[in-house]
Amino acid sequence: MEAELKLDGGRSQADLPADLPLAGGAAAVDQAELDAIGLVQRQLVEPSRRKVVAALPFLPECLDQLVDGRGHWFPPLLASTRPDAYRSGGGSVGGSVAMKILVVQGAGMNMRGKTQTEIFGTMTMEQYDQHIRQYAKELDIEVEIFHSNIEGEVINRLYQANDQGFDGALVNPAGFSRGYPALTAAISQVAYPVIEVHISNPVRRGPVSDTAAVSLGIVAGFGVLGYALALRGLRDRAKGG
Ligand SMILES: O=C1C[C@@](O)(C(=O)O)C[C@@H](O)[C@@H]1O
Repeated sequence: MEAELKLDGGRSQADLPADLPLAGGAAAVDQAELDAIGLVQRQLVEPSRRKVVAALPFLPECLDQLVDGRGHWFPPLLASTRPDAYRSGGGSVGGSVAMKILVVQGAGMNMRGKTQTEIFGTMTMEQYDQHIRQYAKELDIEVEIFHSNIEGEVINRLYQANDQGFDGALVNPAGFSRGYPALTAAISQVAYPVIEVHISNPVRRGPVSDTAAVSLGIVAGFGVLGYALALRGLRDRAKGG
């Protein structure tokens, strides 16, 4: 076999070169040589089949994390909804600087999980924030989470983030959704993109959000996952995706 395999002493697994034939293709494989180092005959890899993934012990660990016990495939973002699937990683990748995103929890978010649980569920703001930090870690995004029930404090934080060069913001305006023109103006004036996030879908209850009208986009009705979707959207948009 032409490819040079370097064995990782710790786990005795091969550090495979990028061009090793792992799936598909017609390249010849010396099975005896593969067997000698614990590899199996290459075969087509279909990600939804755990059997096949399990037969490829040299695949990166992260791939294994994306498939659950019943063989269901979890894309990385959705895997984050399962606490046991959180990656411990985070930080910058390949020396690139992580995006900096401000997350604003508006007026009354401190009451979530304590009242109106029939609409919003039992998750508290602190629990939302834990999820948001975890989502950000998975997406290699630096987040700062800010909560205030005072409009002026939120406005100041948004303008400050502008001057600090933040790359975007997620704003759950909550009680600030309507009737706060100075906050609405601030959102319309900052240089970074703002995505409005709601746990529930407020439109179902009738009210319309002033702040949504000046935001780049809205994510509503997906529960806490909405923050992950919005973070992912900002990240991919910044990458030109
Ligand atoms: O507090 C909230 C939470 C909310 O913003 C949401 O996330 O669904 C919806 C608002 O109408 C409400 O005031």
